[in-house]
Amino acid sequence: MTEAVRLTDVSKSFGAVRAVDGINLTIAAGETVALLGPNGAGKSTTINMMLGLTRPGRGTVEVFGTSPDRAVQGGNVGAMLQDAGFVPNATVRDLVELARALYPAPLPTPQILRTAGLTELADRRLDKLSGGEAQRARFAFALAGDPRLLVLDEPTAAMDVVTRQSFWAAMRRYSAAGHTVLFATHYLEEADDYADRVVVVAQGRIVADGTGADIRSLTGGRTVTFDLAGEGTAGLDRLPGVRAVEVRGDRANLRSDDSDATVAALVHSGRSFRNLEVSAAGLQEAFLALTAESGPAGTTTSFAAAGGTTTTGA
Ligand SMILES: Nc1ncnc2c1ncn2[C@@H]1O[C@H](COP(=O)(O)OP(=O)(O)OP(=O)(O)O)[C@@H](O)[C@H]1O
Repeated sequence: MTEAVRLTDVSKSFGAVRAVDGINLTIAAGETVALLGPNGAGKSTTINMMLGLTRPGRGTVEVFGTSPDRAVQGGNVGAMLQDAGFVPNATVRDLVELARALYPAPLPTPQILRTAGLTELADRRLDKLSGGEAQRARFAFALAGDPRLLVLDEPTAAMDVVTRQSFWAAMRRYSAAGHTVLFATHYLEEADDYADRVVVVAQGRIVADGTGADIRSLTGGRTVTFDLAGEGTAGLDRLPGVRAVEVRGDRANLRSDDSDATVAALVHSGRSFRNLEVSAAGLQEAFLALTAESGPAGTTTSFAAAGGTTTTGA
């Protein structure tokens, strides 16, 4: 197995803030991995260390078996960072040509434009692009050198739903060619839909590592929701199977390990309720549960089927 990235016991602090706290992570060549976590989890800091933009305070970072600086200089890594600026007055094609000139073995311009979904926009000035189109132009810049590893830090921030879909279609075209892609996101659905593997980060640590389905299964259950119909919430947390109760307005939301037993007991309780629904717990619920209950230092949930190996240090 060729390794694209290996982080060994990596930590990074900014003053008193421990941005990254003992991360071990291996990404195999060809994987598409999502780094999923809330604001301030340490995703950008981790990415910046992989790109050689930030040095780890402790531990080692290797990219294709060498230092991040060497991997980047060798044209093996392309990056799309948050809020990268543009040259004024240049067109999309100018940007692509500029990027190609930086790399030893760039892709042909038409292929870059096609992969990023920019063929029709090649002669458009960069300052006339919509937010989503501008992100695709940044993507084109990142992939111009045909990097073996593409790193995308929250690539779809500020994109609407349609733009997001066309962006991910472009990313898929790139990863389908056997490239390694690592992207950071807050969007749980994106991680689930577009990554082979989801690495959940909270407070600088990896708290889970697996497929989107693995992460969802961690909640072990379903969500039972219903209108309280004017009744209180007393006793709901004692219904069989219930692990958590949340109330929004008049609607109760029960997270249950055994929704059949929960619903049967609810019916038998004699209390009023309306509009009962039972649904599979989504990644959103799994994510909240994982980050809220990230447990003692060093606890990581990992799955046998996950591509790499992951543990967190103490
Ligand atoms: N250069 C810096 N100086 C001081 N603190 C920093 C610096 N960079 C990051 N931090 C802090 O480190 C922590 C992790 O930040 P980081 O940007 O890595 O998180 P993130 O998961 O990428 O968040 P977001 O999703 O908001 O981009 C935060 O508490 C942040 O404030």
